[in-house]
Parts: sequence; structure tokens; C-alpha cells
Amino acid sequence: MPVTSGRYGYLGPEATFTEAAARRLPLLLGAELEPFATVHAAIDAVRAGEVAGSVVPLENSVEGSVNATLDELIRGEPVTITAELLLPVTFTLMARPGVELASIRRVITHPVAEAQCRTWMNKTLPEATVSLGSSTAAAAEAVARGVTGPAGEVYDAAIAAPIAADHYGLTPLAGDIGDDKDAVTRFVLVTQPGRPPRGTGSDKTSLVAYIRDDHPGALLEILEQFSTRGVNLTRIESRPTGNGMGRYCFVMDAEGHLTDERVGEALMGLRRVCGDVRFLGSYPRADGIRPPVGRGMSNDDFRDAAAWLDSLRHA
Ligand SMILES: O=C(O)C(=O)Cc1ccccc1
Repeated sequence: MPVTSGRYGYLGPEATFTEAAARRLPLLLGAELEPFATVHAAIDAVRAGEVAGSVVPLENSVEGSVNATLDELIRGEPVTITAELLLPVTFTLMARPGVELASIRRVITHPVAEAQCRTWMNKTLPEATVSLGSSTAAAAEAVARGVTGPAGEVYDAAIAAPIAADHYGLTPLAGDIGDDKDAVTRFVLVTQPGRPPRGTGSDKTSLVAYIRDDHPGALLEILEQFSTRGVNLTRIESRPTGNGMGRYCFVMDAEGHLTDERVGEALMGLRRVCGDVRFLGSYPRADGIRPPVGRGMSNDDFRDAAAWLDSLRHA
């Protein structure tokens, strides 16, 4: 059994949006935080027991899922989500002191930031090329240190969090350059599998369903498990399993907690119709929404029905 500690990891280096998210997570208040260079390294440290958990970006309101994170949840040794946090993000273009906006030709940033600043970049710096790095802070650090790209190219500027400019000694050239001013990113705390936090009445359950033998209606079968039990899905996404062309799994977020009868019944249904099901955790919703429970779908309704069946079987 790996040894865990009170330390937590996050997608680094220092001054990433993920660090800001980790510092806002109530569960991690006062915890020692350690940066990791990639999502993979941050989650592998959880698997190895080097840290008690890691905070990673999962999805963005504009760009969608962070595939590096989804793939860690889908493949390899299982880990679970214990908490989520929503963070508004604003982007700043920054360069070494003395570099002028008009002279910028090469920019580096994280893929999520690149997607969100595309309109501004096309309008303001149409000649510039944008390279992708492992995080916005790694991009800022590369600019500050004059790190060169694979073809020896020097990056003139980075798109990163406003605090990254201060942190890496760069000069902000333009602030709030995101196309959607209300963009929000969802971050999750990933830990080793274990008993989920208690249900709060405002919870989400994440899971991965792997199809058993591709066949017509396979996705419908999966969806039916939720709809017939009145469980609303807040997200569903297909990802390649990594085991051959055309093999997909579905990553889903459902409303409710593992201990809710309707969620438990839906999970049992999935277990019957899927090749495999990976439980990715039940945790409090960051938006605090308490969705209404449909008629006949409450815990009491399910328990009452189970007791009735039992009475028939044992009459
Ligand atoms: O690169 C970062 O700073 C991250 O934490 C990932 C990210 C990038 C862009 C928006 C939100 C999160």
C-alpha cells in the first residue's frame, strides 16, 4: 500500500490557473502544495502515494474537456475525483521587459488558453504563430528564460494568468484578452480510490462506461440506465480507449451521489449492459445546485418498492 502524505500536487509550475484553484479549495486550506510539470505527472504522484491528491483542470466553458486529464481518468490505475471547483479565468499577454506588442511573432501558451484567445490574437497579432505548452505558467517561464522551441525558435510572448507576469518577471502587454469574458474552468481534486465524501444533496457522480462489443443502440442502452431512474446527466463525452481504432468509452457526470438509490440503480444497470464501468467518484457540486427529484425517484420510493418486492418473494 503506497504511503500518502498531507502534501497535494497541482499542474504547475507556480502561477498556473490550477495553482489558483488549488489554493481556493476549502479541503486544501493550509496544505502543502507541490507543482508537477504535467497532468500525467500530477496524477501519477497520486497513484504512487507521493501526494495525498492532485488538482488538475478538467474542462472549460468555452474549449470543453482537457483531454490530458480525461485520459488519465479513463486509462491506467484508477483514481477518483473527491472535489471540484469552478474558477473564472482571464488571460494576459506578457513579454520580456522592453519587447513591444507590434514586434511579437511567436507566442506560447496552454491549449485551453490558445482556443480562448484566438479571436483577439487573429485581430491583434495576425502574423503571430502560437505554440502550445504544458501550462500557461510553463509558457511564461519559457519566455522569461529565453527557452527555445524544437526548431530553435525563441518565444516572444506568453498568454498566461495575470499573476504569472509578476512571478516570472514579464511585462503585461494586454490584459483580459479572452474571447469570452465569462469563461470558467472546472478543476478537480483527484485522489486514490476510496469511500467518497458524504452526500450533501447537491452532488455529482462521475463515471466511465466502456461498451461491450460495439452494437446498434449501445449508447442508447447506457443513456436508458439514467433516464429510467430519473438521473440527469450534466456531461457526456466519448474518448478513444487507446486500445485500437474505433474503440470508444463514454465519460459522464450524473446528478446525485453514489448513496442515492436512483444513482445506485443506474450504476447497477450500467454494470449489466457495459463491458466495464469505472466509478470516478461522488463529490459536492461546485455550483451548489440541488436538482429536484422526479416523481417516484426518491430514496423512499426506491426503498418502498424494494420492500414490496421482498414481501412478495417472502410471503
Ligand atoms: O495552464 C494553466 O495555467 C492551467 O492551469 C490550465 C489552464 C489553462 C487555461 C485555462 C484554464 C486552465
